[in-house]
Amino acid sequence: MSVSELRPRAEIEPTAISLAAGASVANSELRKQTLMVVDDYRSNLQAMNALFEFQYQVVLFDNAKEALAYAQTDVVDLILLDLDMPDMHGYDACEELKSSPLTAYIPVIFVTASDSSDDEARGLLLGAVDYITKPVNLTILRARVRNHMELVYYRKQLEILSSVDGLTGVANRRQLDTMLLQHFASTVRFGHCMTLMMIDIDDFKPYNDLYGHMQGDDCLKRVARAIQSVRRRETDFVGRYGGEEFAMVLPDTDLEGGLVMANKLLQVVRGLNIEHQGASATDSITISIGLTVFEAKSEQAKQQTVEQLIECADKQLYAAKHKGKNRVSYALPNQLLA
Ligand SMILES: Nc1nc2c(ncn2[C@@H]2O[C@H](COP(=O)(O)OP(=O)(O)OP(=O)(O)O)[C@@H](O)[C@H]2O)c(=O)[nH]1
Repeated sequence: MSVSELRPRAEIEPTAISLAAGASVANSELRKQTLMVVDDYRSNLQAMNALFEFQYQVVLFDNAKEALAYAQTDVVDLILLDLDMPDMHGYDACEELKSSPLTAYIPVIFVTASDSSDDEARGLLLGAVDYITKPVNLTILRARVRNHMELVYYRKQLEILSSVDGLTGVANRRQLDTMLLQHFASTVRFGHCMTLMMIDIDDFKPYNDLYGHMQGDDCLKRVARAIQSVRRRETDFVGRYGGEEFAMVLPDTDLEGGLVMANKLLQVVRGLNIEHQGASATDSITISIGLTVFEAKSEQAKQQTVEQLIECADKQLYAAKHKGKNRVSYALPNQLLA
């Protein structure tokens, strides 16, 4: 029996997050936090569901294997895990959770009939955040779940804050570097291609000089939003490379597709019609783009590095500036390396 037999997920309306009575949390997440309960006794699952269903999205499993599979594929914020289950011991389930990068960070609370301190020590050493013995004091259980859910919430907020550029709202340089490396590695692994664009606002120094830094900041925000709006796929990625320079990573995108996107970017930024009397190319804000495509089609191509890719896009950005700005210039990295 899995959760769907007890309480189909579809019945649960997503609402603003509510950690617990009294906890005040901004409506920045549009879903309830998800609590997974794993226990082979149906009556225990029903009791837990009744206790938590108003605060959390509760998913119930009467066996560890199904629960582990679910945790790999969907968002789970906290797990209440029984120790003695017929298909798998709770310790083994916890170990499996901790060994997968997708589930290692999910806090686990053991809820068990065993009050042995050795068992408790073992559970905590395996990485569980808490150990609660049955019969359960419901007030204590609810309080502990609330406390851990709060920690989960704040950890996630920190993750978001540490990966977003404060001014423009797009990914910051750190996150951009991470995503670029990840996409590069998966492009190499699967022998695909990817497009990288370095995007720079034209004549931004004179813009700041003419209109002031505050308006300069506002311009950066609007351009960042416009660049984001061109993203087509979930995997397309925009980050602030530094100053008035952005980068866009388009996985599984060849030169033809990359150029379509680049021209859209030029158009959409031009379409903002941000007046710029000091611009050299037009009388409004424009961007220049250096574009390169990495094709991991041969063993030789796979020897290339992210740094070479960035260098190639950067050189093309300079070329676009040199040719008069408000345009895209492109080259494949091996054309430069040859
Ligand atoms: N307002 C604002 N300006 C910034 C920010 N980061 C960088 N800049 C400014 O962006 C300007 C970049 O100037 P340059 O690198 O000389 O480039 P440019 O004037 O755009 O010239 P081209 O790139 O050749 O078109 C500098 O004046 C920076 O101070 C920021 O966060 N806010």
